[in-house]
Amino acid sequence: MTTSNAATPDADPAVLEELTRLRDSIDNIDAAVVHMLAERFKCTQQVGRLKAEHRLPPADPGREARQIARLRALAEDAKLDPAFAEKFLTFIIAEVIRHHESIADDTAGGRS
Ligand SMILES: O=C(O)C(=O)C[C@]1(C(=O)O)C=C[C@@H](O)C=C1
Repeated sequence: MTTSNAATPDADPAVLEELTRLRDSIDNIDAAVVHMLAERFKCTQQVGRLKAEHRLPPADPGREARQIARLRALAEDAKLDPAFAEKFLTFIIAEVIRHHESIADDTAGGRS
């Protein structure tokens, strides 16, 4: 699929071509991010079930601290704002913990 330039009809055609090329790359990257996040959530759902079955707490703050330190270092190497990388990971982990809690509730409900 090629991105349209409906909002910029009067721009130089060469500029529009460059904009389209960049937007096509952005669309590919966004698709990759969605697929990678879907794979990550498949893993964390398994972790959530394992934790619930063995009555382990949904959150592990020590693990999170290590992940954040690692991601911040990777971001710096990649010239990405480390504060943004931390915010992004924290946002994802908060959602994972919500899923873990819900799995734990469902699992506890099924126990005699
Ligand atoms: O590694 C775990 O224990 C997880 O539950 C996964 C995960 C994560 O999404 O990376 C989520 C919650 C924990 O606090 C730490 C990490």
